[in-house]
Amino acid sequence: MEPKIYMKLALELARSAEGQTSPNPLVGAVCVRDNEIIGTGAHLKAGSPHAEVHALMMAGSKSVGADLYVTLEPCAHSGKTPPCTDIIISSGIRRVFVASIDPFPAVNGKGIKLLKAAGIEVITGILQAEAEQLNRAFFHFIHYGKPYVTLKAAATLDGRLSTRTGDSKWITSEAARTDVHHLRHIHDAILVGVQTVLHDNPFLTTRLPHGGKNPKRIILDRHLRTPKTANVITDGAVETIIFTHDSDNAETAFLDFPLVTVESISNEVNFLEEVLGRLAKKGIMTLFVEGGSQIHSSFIDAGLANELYLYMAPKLIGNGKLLFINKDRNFMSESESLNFIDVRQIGEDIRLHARFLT
Ligand SMILES: Nc1c(/N=C/[C@@H](O)[C@H](O)[C@H](O)COP(=O)(O)O)[nH]c(=O)[nH]c1=O
Repeated sequence: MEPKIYMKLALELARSAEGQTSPNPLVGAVCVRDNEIIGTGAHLKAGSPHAEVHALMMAGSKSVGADLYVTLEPCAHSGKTPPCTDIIISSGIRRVFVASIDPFPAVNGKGIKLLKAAGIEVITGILQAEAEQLNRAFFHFIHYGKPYVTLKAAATLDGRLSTRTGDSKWITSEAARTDVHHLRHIHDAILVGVQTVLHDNPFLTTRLPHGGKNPKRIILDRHLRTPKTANVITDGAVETIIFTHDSDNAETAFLDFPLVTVESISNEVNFLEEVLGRLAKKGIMTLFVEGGSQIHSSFIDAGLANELYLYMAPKLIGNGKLLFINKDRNFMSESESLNFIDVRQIGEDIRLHARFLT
């Protein structure tokens, strides 16, 4: 069969571990000999064996003279696991098909060079666009040293987040909200502004029928107004980090809550840039920004938003709180235009998924 078929399977295997591998990329591998699939594998968790190792272990001695399809260039460095290039070479693989090149400095073409030097034929670029789309967050994280930021908002058809009285529970239906919880599950961290904490007292946890990972909770709270009684403080479900300008009280404000840390950021620096830099240093590769509208606007304004999920309910509220309010200026520059990635109906609502052209 043609290489694309096997690479498509490798991409599906890679995608199956979404939300588990951070800060590593999603990688899938398929070993094929005489058109028979003799091994498959996916990288499941940072520090665990890479996809190629799983596939070659399954293939065993049949790997001699076989082909290996891998969605990302095999690693050439000893990270938490030995270099995949060594394992591939010693397994007697004849040809390696690669979808995307790894931008990670220690790899970036080195893996391919080593395989070729060992006499292995390497064919690159098979389903490259799909592979790069799958690991867009990883490539962004490596390239810019910042988390990949996805905004999520829910509104009525007339762009209202809530009614005049501020009631927003619930604008979208149960099916849409469950879809949101899947997005929480695959993100490393979730961020809201203190206004959302004060108004909705959210848990920001992942509550799916079959469980799911809780993203770390990030609260932007310049004047440290988060109440000690807030769910994100008291529920002990997952770590909560509060970023504030209030350096006087940062150290002591939540001493009684071991899962809560407060980090102060001086007024002078660009608050959001600094928050993203610190989150990257904590290994947070993907950030899910649930709002509210001022927070969304500040990310868009700063050109720091990479994607947007907008859930729209078939309702009209009339006067009420608007989406993306940006009192300072209009979003007119190029950086605020987007490309739709996917538009679909979910229950009674629609979900618009778009990428910012920053
Ligand atoms: N009002 C709505 C939302 N509202 C989103 C935020 O305002 C809520 O505070 C947050 O989702 C609550 O988080 P929780 O406590 O973990 O459930 N989000 C949605 O998708 N649809 C809505 O209709």
